[in-house]
Amino acid sequence: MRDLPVLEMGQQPMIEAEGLRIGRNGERLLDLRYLALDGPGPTLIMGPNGAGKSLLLRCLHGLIAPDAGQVRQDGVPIGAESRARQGMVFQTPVLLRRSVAANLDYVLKRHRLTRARRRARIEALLAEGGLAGKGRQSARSLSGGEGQRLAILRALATEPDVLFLDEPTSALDPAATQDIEAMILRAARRGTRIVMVTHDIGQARRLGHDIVLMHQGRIAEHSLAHDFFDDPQSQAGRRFLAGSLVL
Ligand SMILES: Nc1ncnc2c1ncn2[C@@H]1O[C@H](COP(=O)(O)OP(=O)(O)OP(=O)(O)O)[C@@H](O)[C@H]1O
Repeated sequence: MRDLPVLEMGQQPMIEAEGLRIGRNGERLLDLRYLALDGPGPTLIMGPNGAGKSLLLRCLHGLIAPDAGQVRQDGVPIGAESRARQGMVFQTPVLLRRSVAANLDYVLKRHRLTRARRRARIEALLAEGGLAGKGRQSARSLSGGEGQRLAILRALATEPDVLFLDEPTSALDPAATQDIEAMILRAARRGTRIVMVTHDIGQARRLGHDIVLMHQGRIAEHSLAHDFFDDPQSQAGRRFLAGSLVL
């Protein structure tokens, strides 16, 4: 059986989307029967421009309300509570006009950590992201790679259950990309479920446990990464890997 996930009877997928539909002016932008994200991840979402990858990610995180359908986390429809247990990182880091440390402190304060715990956590996070010694620097003065590392640290600061990333390395060079990929894998090993959009097939091979291939607002294929890359089951998958899939 190649379709994912393979669940035991009664087992609850961590994230489940059912019947998601979004349309604009008669055009179908997203039309998804069912998607269950479970297992170790990371899940990599791929597909041509305009396939609906970002829309799907935003729906899963609850940033966009679909016209129809539902997203559940641990069996419960998503809302403010589940969103607090999720993080999201965009292609361009959205940083506050404050110091690097203050960007992290902002989220930790919202989670009501004491001052001493916040300070210790910030130091640990800065070390984790290779930003030790840069806490007092203005976040806006960071390089693109450093800024994205800070955005990821901020999303991970409260150890979310799930981290959504929308093309987090598409504006970065190979060295900066490598640093970000290492951070993502470390977060995955610590137990954060990673769901990430990428256009980079090499990156999907390096990071992906499973691949969701989107085409024209639909899921064309959801397979284990090694199955997808070795022997895609869908025509869209074969055309995507051959570089000939367009919207
Ligand atoms: N707010 C919106 N209003 C109307 N149409 C939208 C909106 N957001 C996205 N779309 C349309 O939905 C479709 C899917 O967009 P989406 O950004 O999800 O694609 P994508 O697969 O992430 O593409 P890319 O790889 O280019 O980022 C596109 O045709 C886009 O123009």
